[in-house]
Amino acid sequence: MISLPSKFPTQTRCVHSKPSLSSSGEIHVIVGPMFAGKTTTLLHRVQAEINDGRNVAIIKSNKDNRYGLDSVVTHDGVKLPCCALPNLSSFKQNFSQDAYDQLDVIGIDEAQFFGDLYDFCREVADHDGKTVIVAGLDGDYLRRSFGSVLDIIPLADSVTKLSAQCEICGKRALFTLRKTGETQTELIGGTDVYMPVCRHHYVSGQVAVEAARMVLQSQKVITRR
Ligand SMILES: Nc1ncnc2c1ncn2[C@@H]1O[C@H](COP(=O)(O)OP(=O)(O)O)[C@@H](O)[C@H]1O
Ligand SMILES: Cc1cn([C@H]2C[C@H](O)[C@@H](COP(=O)(O)O)O2)c(=O)[nH]c1=O
Repeated sequence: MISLPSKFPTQTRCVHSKPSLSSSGEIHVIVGPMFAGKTTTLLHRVQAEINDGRNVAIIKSNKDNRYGLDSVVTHDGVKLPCCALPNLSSFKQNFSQDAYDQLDVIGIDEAQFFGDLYDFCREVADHDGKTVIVAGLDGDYLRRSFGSVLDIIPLADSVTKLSAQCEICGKRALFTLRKTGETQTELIGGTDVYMPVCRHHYVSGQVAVEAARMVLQSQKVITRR
């Protein structure tokens, strides 16, 4: 059994040989709106790696504390242990060189919250020979590129774009509608704040949310007078 720090839950089923510079890494990217099954897909792929006897660590951003910090949890409640980090550059520091060398696969969830995603993925795949499986939002609630997720596509072996079901009409949903008037890019939440929508209902939903926001804002101005 490999001895890894308990702080970092890893699936250590067997000992692997030390990767050499010639061992080639891989990067697989899973994107889509909220509720599309990104975390579910990440956990399936990670579980398959574990079943193949590979040594896996899962990372998520410590910004997303919806289900606690010690597990990656899907919207259906399926979970696997993980480590929650403020940034990816702090990942290696928690391993001895030997323990790090034994790692085969690194799963990253909520990748949109990691500013150093590009450098980390390049380093661990190109130089350290690891397989990296990355899941995250490609777009924010305004459908703008979110964090560095799209930046790693040129580095990737595969890119999977998932869709959810539009909560209004049931069609394919590619976008995430924020139901509240808050305008900051990063806003942690689930069904209380967000819903997956198709193109048509994204456009009509945005108009409705924006109109509601304007009304609320004008009421605030009136009460302040
Ligand atoms: N509008 C919704 N509200 C709550 N759960 C949903 C909704 N739409 C889908 N789900 C559930 O969420 C699951 C996907 O969860 P998850 O893998 O965590 O998605 P993601 O990581 O893409 O947000 C689906 O299999 C479905 O059962
Ligand atoms: C669209 C959007 C989402 N977020 C946050 C909301 C959640 O905490 C995560 C996404 O989680 P999931 O696993 O993909 O369901 O991101 C945000 O901060 N800003 C946004 O615009």
